[in-house]
Amino acid sequence: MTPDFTSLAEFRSLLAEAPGPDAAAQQAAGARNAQLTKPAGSLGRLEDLAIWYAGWQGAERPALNRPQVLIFAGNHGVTARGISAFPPEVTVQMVANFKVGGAAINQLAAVAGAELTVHALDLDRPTRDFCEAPAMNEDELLAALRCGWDAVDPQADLLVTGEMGIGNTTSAAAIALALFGGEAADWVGRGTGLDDSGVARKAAVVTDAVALHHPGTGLETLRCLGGREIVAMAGAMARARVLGIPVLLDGFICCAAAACLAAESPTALDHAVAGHASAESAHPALLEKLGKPPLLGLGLRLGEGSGAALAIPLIRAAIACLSGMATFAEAGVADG
Ligand SMILES: O=C(O)c1ccc[n+]([C@@H]2O[C@H](COP(=O)([O-])O)[C@@H](O)[C@H]2O)c1
Ligand SMILES: Cc1cc2nc[nH]c2cc1C
Repeated sequence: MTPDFTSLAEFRSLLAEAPGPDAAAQQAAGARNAQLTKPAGSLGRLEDLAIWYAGWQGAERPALNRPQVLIFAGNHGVTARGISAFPPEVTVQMVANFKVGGAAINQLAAVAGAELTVHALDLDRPTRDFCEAPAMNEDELLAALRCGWDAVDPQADLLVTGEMGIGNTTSAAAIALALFGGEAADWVGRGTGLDDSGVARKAAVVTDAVALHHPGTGLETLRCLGGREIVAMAGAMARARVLGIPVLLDGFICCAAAACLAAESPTALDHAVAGHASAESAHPALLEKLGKPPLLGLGLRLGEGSGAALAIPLIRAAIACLSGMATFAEAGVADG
């Protein structure tokens, strides 16, 4: 079991003191990879992925048996400002859909052989409109961090955190602007499908929000500008970091949550790889800031953990090659 936290200070120190990957296992996996029956480097990024995974699992020949997908849902007071193409009721309606297996992520998690659970956070109590006040108080921030933290299965061997929250691309854009600067327009996109005038309104909202708050830390950024589902994703990714469970990052909102952890500790995302680049216009720039090149680029802009879930089979394939291929010596193949 990982130790619990009851304060933001404890959360911060757990994150800062989280152990890194097993260097010996990573080195052994690298050495094994160099002897496998293929020209050196010919499996491209699959080789790096398998070696990265071997380090976190602590095994020269790792296995992926128990991927977990977590979906967090939250509602946002800022939706009153007309920043989404869909009404906020869709959040609770989609939670019902997730629970009966009718959403895209239900199909994608099943294809990937992943366990999926859905966690709705106080949907009848949206966060405050962050153009007027911080989205959450400290107790609310802690509660949402705990929800994410507690949702992680300590036996999982790969984690995807997904989200559902009408209005949350506005929150994610405000987080990105607060953390990385630039103009609101650099971070604002169409979300669920805003037209040009909607995007301009959304940019003005993001500008106002960031002018009101001066967060200074990753956790304070989450409190002022986040949503509960974004905070819960951060809590789950932090728990995975402490437990040494590798993470696949999803789209723009997931990466905004991850960016807040990176702002707290420079090693907070060492266990994370970007599953995909979303079609939300600022996602590639956010991935660049995180230093995380995406595995897939399929034009998805759904959220729900969908792009990351699609990358689970890629990780499986990388691991299968490292752990299952014969070496030149074993196969009696002449090396170069
Ligand atoms: O993951 C992404 O990059 C992504 C991009 C655009 C939209 N979404 C999803 O759409 C919702 C947010 O869009 P919006 O327009 O209501 O801010 C939320 O439920 C997200 O899961 C997700
Ligand atoms: C229908 C719908 C499904 C979603 N899944 C994630 N975000 C979403 C937004 C909408 C509008």
